[in-house]
Amino acid sequence: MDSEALRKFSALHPRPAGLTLHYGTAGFRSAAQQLDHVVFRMGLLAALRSKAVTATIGIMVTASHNPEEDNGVKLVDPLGEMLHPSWEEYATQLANAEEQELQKVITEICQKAAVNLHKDASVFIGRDTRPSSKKLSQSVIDGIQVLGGQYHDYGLVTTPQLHYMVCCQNTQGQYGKATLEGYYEKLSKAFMELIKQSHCSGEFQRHLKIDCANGVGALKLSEMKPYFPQEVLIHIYNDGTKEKLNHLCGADFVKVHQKPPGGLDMKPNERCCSFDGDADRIVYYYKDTAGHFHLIDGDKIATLISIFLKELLAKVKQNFKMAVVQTAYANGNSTRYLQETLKVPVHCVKTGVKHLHHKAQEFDVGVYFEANGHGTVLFSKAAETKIRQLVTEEKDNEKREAAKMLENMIDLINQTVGDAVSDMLVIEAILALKGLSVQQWDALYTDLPNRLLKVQVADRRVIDTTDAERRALTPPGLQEKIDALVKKYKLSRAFVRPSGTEDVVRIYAEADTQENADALAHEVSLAVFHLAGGKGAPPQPI
Ligand SMILES: CC(=O)N[C@H]1[C@@H](OP(=O)(O)O)O[C@H](CO)[C@@H](O)[C@@H]1O
Ligand SMILES: [Mg+2]
Repeated sequence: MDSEALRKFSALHPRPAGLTLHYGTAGFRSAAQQLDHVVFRMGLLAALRSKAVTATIGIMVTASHNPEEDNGVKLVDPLGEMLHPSWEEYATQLANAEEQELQKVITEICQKAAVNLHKDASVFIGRDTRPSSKKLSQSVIDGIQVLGGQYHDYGLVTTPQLHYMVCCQNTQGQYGKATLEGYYEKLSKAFMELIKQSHCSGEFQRHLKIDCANGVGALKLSEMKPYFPQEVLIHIYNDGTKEKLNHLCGADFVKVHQKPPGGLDMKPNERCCSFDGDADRIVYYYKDTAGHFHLIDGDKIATLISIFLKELLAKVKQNFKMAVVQTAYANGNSTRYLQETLKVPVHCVKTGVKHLHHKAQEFDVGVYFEANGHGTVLFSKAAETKIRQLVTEEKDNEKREAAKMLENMIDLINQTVGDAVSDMLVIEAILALKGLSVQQWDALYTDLPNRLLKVQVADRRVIDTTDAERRALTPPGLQEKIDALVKKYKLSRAFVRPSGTEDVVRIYAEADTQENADALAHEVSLAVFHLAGGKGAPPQPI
């Protein structure tokens, strides 16, 4: 380690006194001006991780759906997965180390994680469109170079595109070509092959309005447009030329407020969708002829994909094990529909993509989605190999055609992480193949009315949870209080958990009517405020 270079460069990226940050659900998130030292040090950590696993590591500068003034950084592991949990602690230690202790902390990490500093390091970098992202990614480069690492800066890319690049690189191109063209070509080819099998294709044009949250998704979708077939007409809104990132638009806004984004004019029954700021989430929606807004969230996306895959899996007759993975935020009626009507096993895990991804890896076909629209499908290596073999060798027409559709699904879906662009194409293909309208899709089941709230407390870590975050262990008395409140309503459920990305406690409630869901959520938020050290004024009724 070049101690002199480390000293010199860390002085250029000083840590504000007294600032402590944690590597949370989605890496570090904070006000952009607090992050320069963090991203520099994450450049160091990415180089260390690369040396430790002898593979290319990704590093993405983004704060996703959070306000434009915020920013964040997260690391991507060799196959495009989230950073291994054992390294999150190193990330936190490195980010919070005093400047003069930096070298010591690095040495400690090297010892604990058996890192050989003499090895090469290779890091891929990406960033979103936030004004602060460019400078922060320069600081990432400083960190990588101090430890003698090589880097490739992809500049503006969606988060899932960076995950894809890392996976391509580390599989020596087996997953695809590690370029933007490679990504566009792979997805568009699979998409066109899929809709070729649709009877409707060519007969009508498919219109889709997309709210890009004024983020990087707009740029990348525009780049991809020439690769789309003529039948697919995508119309991009909130492309970042006029308004602020994520402001009154984007997938998170639409999901949380359960209303359409600004900047997109919706005619009755038009199919629309929203990406979030870094294009790793998507939700669909439409307005009916009476003017009512209908949200089609991650749960309903998972349901549509599961129906489609289950039918194909039945046709190929391979006894593949399929399951859906959700979190506690999944709408109760989605879980019921999947288990009782579709008869697919459902598993509930803790919030955060890494937990869903990890669980989904246990199955031949693991569909995972967060209610907020982040999700994908994972195919086991064995299932993928078998499917590709059936495509070339199977004599039975129906079986071979089904295998071919599955093969195209494997290529269309970004298996490294949830990807708004890829998910959108998967959904459009399924709707075309099944001849489903957005209303028919929506009508699969009716969401239970629900409400998501947040409360500020002095220290959100006083809330400890269990049972995939569905029950609170501490502070004492809180869970008993929630249980009593839930009993007052029909079809009700509520839980609270500390957010991993914001300094808040989140409250979720659902019940038979919107009024009851709102009332329950409010009562639970008061309980949190009083029992978990609420800050400021008590929460007001909705
Ligand atoms: C209720 C909710 O939507 N929580 C989100 C949010 O996490 P929190 O830990 O709840 O802040 O951001 C995560 C990262 O994007 C995402 O994985 C998760 O689903
Ligand atoms: Mg995001």
